Amino acid sequence: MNNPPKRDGAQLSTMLGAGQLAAAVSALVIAGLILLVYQLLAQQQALANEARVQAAIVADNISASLMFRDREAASEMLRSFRSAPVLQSVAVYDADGELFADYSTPGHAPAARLDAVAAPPWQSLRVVADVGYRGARLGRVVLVNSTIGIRDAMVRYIALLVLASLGALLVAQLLVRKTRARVAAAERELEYLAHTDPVTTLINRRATYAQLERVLAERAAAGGRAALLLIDLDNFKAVNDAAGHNAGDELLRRVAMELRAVAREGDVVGRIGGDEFAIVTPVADHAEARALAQRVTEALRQPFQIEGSEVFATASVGACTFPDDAATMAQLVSSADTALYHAKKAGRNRLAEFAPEMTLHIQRRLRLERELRRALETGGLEVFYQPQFDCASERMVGAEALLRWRHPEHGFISPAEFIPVAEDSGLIVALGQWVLEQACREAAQWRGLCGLELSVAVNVSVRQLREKDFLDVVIRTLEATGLPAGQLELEVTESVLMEDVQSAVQFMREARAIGVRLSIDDFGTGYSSLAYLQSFPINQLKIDRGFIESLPGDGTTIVNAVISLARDFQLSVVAEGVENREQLAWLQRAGCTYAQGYLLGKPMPADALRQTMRAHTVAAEQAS
Ligand SMILES: Nc1nc2c(ncn2[C@@H]2O[C@H](COP(=O)(O)O[C@H]3[C@@H](O)[C@H](n4cnc5c(=O)[nH]c(N)nc54)O[C@@H]3COP(=O)(O)O)[C@@H](O)[C@H]2O)c(=O)[nH]1
Repeated sequence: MNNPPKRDGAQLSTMLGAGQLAAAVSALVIAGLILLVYQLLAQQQALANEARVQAAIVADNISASLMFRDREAASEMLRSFRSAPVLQSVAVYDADGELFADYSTPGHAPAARLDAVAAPPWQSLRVVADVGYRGARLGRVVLVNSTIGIRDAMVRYIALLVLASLGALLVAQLLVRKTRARVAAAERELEYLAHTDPVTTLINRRATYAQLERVLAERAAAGGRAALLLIDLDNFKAVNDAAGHNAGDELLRRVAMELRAVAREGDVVGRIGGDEFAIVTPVADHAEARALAQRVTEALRQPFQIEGSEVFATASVGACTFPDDAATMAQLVSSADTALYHAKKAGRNRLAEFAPEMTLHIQRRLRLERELRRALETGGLEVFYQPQFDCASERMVGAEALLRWRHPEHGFISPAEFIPVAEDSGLIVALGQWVLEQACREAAQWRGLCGLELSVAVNVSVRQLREKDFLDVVIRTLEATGLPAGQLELEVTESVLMEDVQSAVQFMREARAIGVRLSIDDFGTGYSSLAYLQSFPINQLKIDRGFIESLPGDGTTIVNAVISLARDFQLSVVAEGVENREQLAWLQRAGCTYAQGYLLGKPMPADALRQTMRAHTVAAEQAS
């Protein structure tokens, strides 16, 4: 069933071959007829010319005999034509129209009378010439030539033409057969390519959906069920980016082999997108569909050996069953897609079975996206700022810009809820740009307010990093707002960095080159690979608040390790989520560089932060 469905391509090539043959025969017949007519006319013309010359010779040589009525000499002269090959008869008449002398080749009748009707052209050719002397007509010569030579020549010519045509047709037929074979082979190739994914040799998206339609029709007719599994690789992009396209292709081939091995004989297995696969299979119930989906996730959890390295592809699988989860093919695909989306959102490397509530969830996300877009356009968003402090001196050093959305009906909506929606829809690019501009404009005024060069930290999403012109956006924003590059800090989460290492590193190098500071957010929660710290041109690590929460208890080992690692790499460290004095005291003792949290200041509107800054400056001045 995985073989692409065959269509009889021979039909087209047969028609093409027959058409070519008919065209060749017609062309030969027409060309033959034209040549024949031309040849006939040419032969007749030549014979007529020859007869006219002969008649003129007779007329010139017979005039004296006619004048002196010397019949003997005239007959003698006419007999000299006995060796003329096509002559039938020649006769000379005097001025009164009386026969004066004649000659006929054996077997032919005497010369025709002067006034005789000419025979049809395929029998003989008759010419009449005047015999004259000094302008007076002495008589006439009638000469009849046989056309049998033309007939013979034409028969030979036709035979030659037929032979040549048959030869040409034979060659044409051979060529047509060869062409037909080539066309049929090309059609088969096209057919194969139209239905097959060239990398994995599985059927492609179009063929998979065609097979899905067929399976659903069969199951509907039989009153049975069918399962559709959509399988999306979790780490394909990372493998492609890190190990190159050949390794990526190899991974796809290995995954395809695994899926073929897991699926049963007759199941449809196709590659429907870059790293998306589908399996369609008849099932008795949900349990059977679930069991197959579990086998798929299990199989893809195993590492693959690719180009000498171990690669973990892992997959998210969305499963649904026909007709229980959807009555039509389009609905079934949409349900499986919804389930897949949930599998991914739930943390990937897992299976999600479709449930009707999932659709409601997606509808809410879509509504949220629409409303968020409107909020951005109509000024419904605001940037809050959470102050950051130097741990040792407890002086304010800057603030983190945090987006806020007060929904007209639902009130405050957490960025933790709407930022992922904005990321999924791509709206994060416009949102992020807006936040960057607001934050830079605001921070550019802080020096005038408190005389300090406070920096502003802005969160950056992976979608922004992937934008080709993101660095230009940053440069333009700094220029437009007048904020020095050294006072802007871009925060990129650890997991985001690992999603697209190449774009991230390239952007970071360029951003560092213009003086912008870079910080890794939520450090310790992502890839947990410390090796890449060397390759990322960063300035700072921000310890996730989950670790700070458990200070001075369980978190101490990890926070100590991060602080000492940062020291080795000459990076500063920000502890986020500092909520009590005990945590701050511990961080101060451990040598943490900066602290941020509810203890020191909650995220607040720009006005409130300015007041805090002023108060802070006054307090610092009084203390010194
Ligand atoms: N790409 C962008 N992401 C953004 C932007 N604005 C916010 N975000 C991200 O949304 C997530 C949630 O943010 P938020 O609800 O604002 O939470 C931040 C702080 O309010 C919270 N915080 C700070 N101190 C404390 C504390 O002491 N206790 C406590 N319970 N929470 C605290 O932590 C969040 C700080 O986030 P971050 O430093 O970025 O990790 C969050 O992931 C934001 O990044 C945006 O404009 N763009």
